[in-house]
Amino acid sequence: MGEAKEEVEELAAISRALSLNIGTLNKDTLDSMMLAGKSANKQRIPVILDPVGAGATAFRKEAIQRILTEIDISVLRCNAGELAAIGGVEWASKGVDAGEGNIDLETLATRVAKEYNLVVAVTGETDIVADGSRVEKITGGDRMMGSVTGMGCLLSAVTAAFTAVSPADPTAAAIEALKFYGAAGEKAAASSNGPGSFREKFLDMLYGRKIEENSFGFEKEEGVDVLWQRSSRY
Ligand SMILES: Nc1ncnc2c1ncn2[C@@H]1O[C@H](COP(=O)(O)OP(=O)(O)O)[C@@H](O)[C@H]1O
Ligand SMILES: Cc1ncsc1CCOP(=O)(O)O
Repeated sequence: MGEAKEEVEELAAISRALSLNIGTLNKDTLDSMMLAGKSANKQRIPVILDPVGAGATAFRKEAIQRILTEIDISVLRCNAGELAAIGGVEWASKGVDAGEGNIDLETLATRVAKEYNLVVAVTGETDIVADGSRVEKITGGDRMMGSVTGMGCLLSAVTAAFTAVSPADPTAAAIEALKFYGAAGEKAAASSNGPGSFREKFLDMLYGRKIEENSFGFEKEEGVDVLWQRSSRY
């Protein structure tokens, strides 16, 4: 939520996870992200990176390289086009959209995970989580999720909340976040008529949905409201 360089270090220090998102990148916000990321690393708070439009411009490519090199990232949450840009492979993508290409995403995700020592959560019709030694595929969700701008950014924030309550196991956190998010998308799509009503129903679903999987240390009755309470220190 913060981008002023005067406060981001403090904000990061009172949080339990930091989500860096380069959607509206400029030189000042990049400097602020570097400060926030380093503060989070110092406090051992997990950092989630959403490299929005990573391959779209030289500025974004350089920014992502700088962030990945200087900040310890726990989870890189991206789409296929962004992963291809980070991995330096050919991909036909324009702006923030995933685009199209012909690469083995599991192999690429594993390579990027190893190279930067982080968990890759690459999303699309099928999501892939790779941490360098293990790869998990997550299906589900609904194609409507690809029709609403900001769904990836919101997912990165939700992934940060899951990682906040499981900082020692970001792989499990990313997997559970994706399952949770996809299930919410399916439910919302079942009762919506298009992207407009889907968006509204999806937010309600995120708020009210119970976390059904119990592999993550939650009680069955706990919902996302509890997750948020646990993920904010104050
Ligand atoms: N065709 C699809 N079918 C099912 N789920 C999808 C589809 N497209 C995107 N999603 C879901 O939407 C969410 C956002 O992913 P994505 O659209 O890849 O992000 P981004 O906005 O960064 O491109 C993820 O949970 C993903 O699983
Ligand atoms: C329009 C916009 N503003 C900030 S990021 C962004 C686009 C990326 O959003 P997403 O990839 O989540 O659809």
